Amino acid sequence: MTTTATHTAAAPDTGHPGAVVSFENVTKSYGAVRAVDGLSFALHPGETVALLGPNGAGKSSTLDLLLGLRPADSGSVRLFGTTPREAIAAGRVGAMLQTGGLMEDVSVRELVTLACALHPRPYPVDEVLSRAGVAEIAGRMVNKLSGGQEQRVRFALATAGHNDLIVLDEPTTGMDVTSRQAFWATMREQAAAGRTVLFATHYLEEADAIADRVIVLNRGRVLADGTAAEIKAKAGARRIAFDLDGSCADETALRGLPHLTGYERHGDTVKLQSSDADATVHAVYALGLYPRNLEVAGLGLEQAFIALTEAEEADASC
Ligand SMILES: Nc1ncnc2c1ncn2[C@@H]1O[C@H](COP(=O)(O)OP(=O)(O)OP(=O)(O)O)[C@@H](O)[C@H]1O
Repeated sequence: MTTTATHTAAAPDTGHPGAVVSFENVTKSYGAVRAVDGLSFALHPGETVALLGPNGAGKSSTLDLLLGLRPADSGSVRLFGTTPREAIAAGRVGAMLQTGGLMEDVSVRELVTLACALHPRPYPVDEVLSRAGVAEIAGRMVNKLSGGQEQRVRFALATAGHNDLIVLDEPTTGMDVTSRQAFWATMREQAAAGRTVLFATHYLEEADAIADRVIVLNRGRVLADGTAAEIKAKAGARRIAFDLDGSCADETALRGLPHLTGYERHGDTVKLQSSDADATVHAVYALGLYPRNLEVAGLGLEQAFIALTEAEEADASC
C-alpha cells in the first residue's frame, strides 16, 4: 500500500531500489495551500541528511508524510520498500517530532520503560536514559520538565530501540549548548553504526557540521540537494568585505557595483555579496577607492541558503 489518499494497492519500489526513504512525485495540500508539491528524493543507508527550508517550506509536512501520519494526495512514499506504517510497525523507524505532548502523569523512567516495551528491538532502559542524558532526571515527573529536558526525553523515546532510520524535526530547539553538543555526538554514533538520520532544522551551522547531505526545500519542492559544499557552490555568490579608507564613497556608486547580490554598509565597513567577485572588486578600484582589509570568501551555508531561497522567491514573483 502506498501512502496515498486512496490507499491503493502496494506498488513495487521501482524508483529507488535499496533506498531507505523514497518519495516519488508526492503532493499534499491543505485546502488552497500546497505544502508539498511533486516532491521526489531518496535517502540511502548510512546517510545523515539535513532538511532545510524557510518557514512554511513544507519540512514538517514532508516528515509527517514520511512517517505516515498524514496521507499524500498523490505520489508514493516508501520506507525500506514498504509503506511507512509497515516500516514503523517493524520497529525500523525512530522519530522525534515537534508536535504531540508527552504523557504527563508518569516519571521519565516510566515513560522510557513503556517506549522500550513497545519497541520490537529495544535497548535496555538504563542505556536509553543515559544516552539521552536523562538518567539524572529519570525519577522526575514528565510534567515538571523544562523545555530542553522534554526534548531530551523525546530523544530517548526516539532511540528506545534499534532503528534503521531516525527522523528528527528540529530536535535541538530549546536545548542548551551542552545538551546540543551531547545530542549531536550521540547522533554521530548512530550514523556511524550505519543508521540513516534525517533531521529538519533552522540551525544552519548544525546542518553544515553534521549532515553529509543537505536537501533545501522551498514551496514544497526540492530547491537544492547535495553536500553543504555543493549547496554553497550552487548559490554561486561570494562575500566581499572591506573598510573604506576615509575617502568619501558615493553610496549610489557602491550600490551600483556590478554583479551585486547583497549590500550592507556600517560606517566605513562595506559588506557585499557578488556573483562575480573579481569583477566587483575591480569596479571598486575603478571608483577610485582604496579598500583596506579586503576579504573575499565563499558563502557560509546560511548565506547560501538565503541567497538560494531569495532567488527563487524573486523568480516566483516575476
Ligand atoms: N494542518 C494544516 N492545515 C493547514 N495548513 C497547513 C497545515 N499544516 C501545514 N500547513 C501549511 O502548509 C505549509 C507548509 O507547512 P509546514 O509546517 O510543512 O512547513 P515547515 O517548513 O515545517 O515550516 P516551519 O519551518 O515554520 O516549521 C505552510 O504554508 C503551512 O501553513
